[in-house]
Amino acid sequence: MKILEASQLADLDSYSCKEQNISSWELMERAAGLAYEEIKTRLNSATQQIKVLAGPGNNGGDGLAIAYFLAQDGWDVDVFLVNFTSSRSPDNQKNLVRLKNQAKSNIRELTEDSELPEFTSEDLVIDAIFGVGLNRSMPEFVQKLARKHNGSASQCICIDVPSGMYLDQSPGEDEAVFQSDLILTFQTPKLPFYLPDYSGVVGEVKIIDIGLSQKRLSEISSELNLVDLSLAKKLYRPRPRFSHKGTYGHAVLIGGSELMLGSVILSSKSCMHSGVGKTSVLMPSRGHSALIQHLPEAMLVENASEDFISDQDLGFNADAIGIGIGIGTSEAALSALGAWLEKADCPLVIDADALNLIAEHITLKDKKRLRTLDGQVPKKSILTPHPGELRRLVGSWKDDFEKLNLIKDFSKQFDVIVLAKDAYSLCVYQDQVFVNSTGNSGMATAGSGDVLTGLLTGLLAQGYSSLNAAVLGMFLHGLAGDLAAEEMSEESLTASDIIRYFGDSFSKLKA
Ligand SMILES: NC(=O)C1=CN([C@@H]2O[C@H](COP(=O)(O)OP(=O)(O)OC[C@H]3O[C@@H](n4cnc5c(N)ncnc54)[C@H](O)[C@@H]3O)[C@@H](O)[C@H]2O)[C@@H](O)CC1
Ligand SMILES: [K+]
Repeated sequence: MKILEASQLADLDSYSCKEQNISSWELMERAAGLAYEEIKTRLNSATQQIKVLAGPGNNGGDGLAIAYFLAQDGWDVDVFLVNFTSSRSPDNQKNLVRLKNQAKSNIRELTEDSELPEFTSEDLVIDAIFGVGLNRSMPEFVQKLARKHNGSASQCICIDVPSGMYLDQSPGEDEAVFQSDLILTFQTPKLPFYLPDYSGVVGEVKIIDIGLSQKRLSEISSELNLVDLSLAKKLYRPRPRFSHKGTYGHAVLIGGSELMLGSVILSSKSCMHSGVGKTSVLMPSRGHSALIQHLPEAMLVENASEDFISDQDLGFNADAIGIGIGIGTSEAALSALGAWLEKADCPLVIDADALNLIAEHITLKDKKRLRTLDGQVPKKSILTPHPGELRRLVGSWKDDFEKLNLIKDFSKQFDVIVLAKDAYSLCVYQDQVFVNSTGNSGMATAGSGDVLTGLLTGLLAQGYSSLNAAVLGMFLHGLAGDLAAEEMSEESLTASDIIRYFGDSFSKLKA
């Protein structure tokens, strides 16, 4: 699903009106009507107090229409006109006149001199002050209103976006944003919903299809996408009936060190469950018997060292290699990693300590092998850093938007795919950004990343392009975690459980 910027949304909006031969007011009426239908299902008792906060723009216009529908259906509505300017958008004005003529709700004006309303636990607040048009700090009294609301126990439904949210920047340290219980957003998801900087204000998100032009939507180029089931289905490649294990590639997992052997076993197991033809494992030899016990389907590559990975020749051509899980940061691991980066002639999935070693040696001019990623890591490899590893790789950022730019620059500089793991993971290749919609906090558990690495390596070996493997793998991994959590709760979820739900995840792609 495309994620659009404010200017693209405005374009889509006006194109749709022309295409459907409707006025902007009629579109607003449709959007507000659909939002009202959703709000109605959430109203819990006749005693609920509804407070609509309406700005003077089109977001406020939505709010005034919703207030009208509520009052029409007999709900008790207080409307607060948040008048930080004396002008009003024409559609807002039209809805205000209709609301006044209806004479069923209490309408009050709020300006910077007004006393601000109280909010109680009985209140349902409908926030329609600013939508996607916010382009500078909200006026001080509106921020005070937001802080007062956020400090109360009232419920809040935000229309389109929480007022105070920017589509293209994080809020300043002192800037207030309305905290939402529910966001009813129109037509397309908005990027900040998925970024940690806004995590404190984003509640449940419901995307309302308001019937904007699909033709125009498909024409608008967007480098930002939310990865949902329909996008994942497009990436998925069904297996041909006439095929054999050679059809699905040979994956190799390279990982483990003296005290970290379980991680590579987990990763190999995940790889084996990804649909791959064969999985070979290069790991410290002290772990060999454990691997065969846990995963008899895997094949072992001889390894000279008991405790560390080596650069032992495979004796066959690998279709994809996953490297880094549990290797530690010893000299032995560093030297083996350097050798693998140099000799691998297939794309790699690079994770965990391999990322730390790379980050450390990007700048160390005296080390020859890992001096720079450029020309060392095979192009189109997938790097899967968690936030700490990411910081070591790309440097510090002041907010999520700067982080995204740093990742894009890094991806362009080294021609690699960066899968930045987070609550909503971001998969970035050059200027293309894929935001994951699956996953839950139960997956913040040891081994979850190892499972992802195994899955990505398996998909790569099957011939998915690096970007498609990364995007599809990210989605499937989160989906498996969601399905597992549904059955067993987020709390008790372990990384092994995620693998057990791969089957159900793949089935969703085929449904
Ligand atoms: N895009 C769509 O498809 C639709 C959009 N609609 C609504 O229209 C909204 C966008 O409306 P608008 O473009 O009128 O924008 P807003 O209603 O978000 O803001 C109103 C205006 O305030 C001004 N402004 C921005 N920041 C300010 C600040 N800090 N202090 C003072 N003034 C400031 C801007 O000129 C802005 O246009 C959407 O969020 C949505 O709620 C819906 O009515 C119908 C369909
Ligand atoms: K709003």
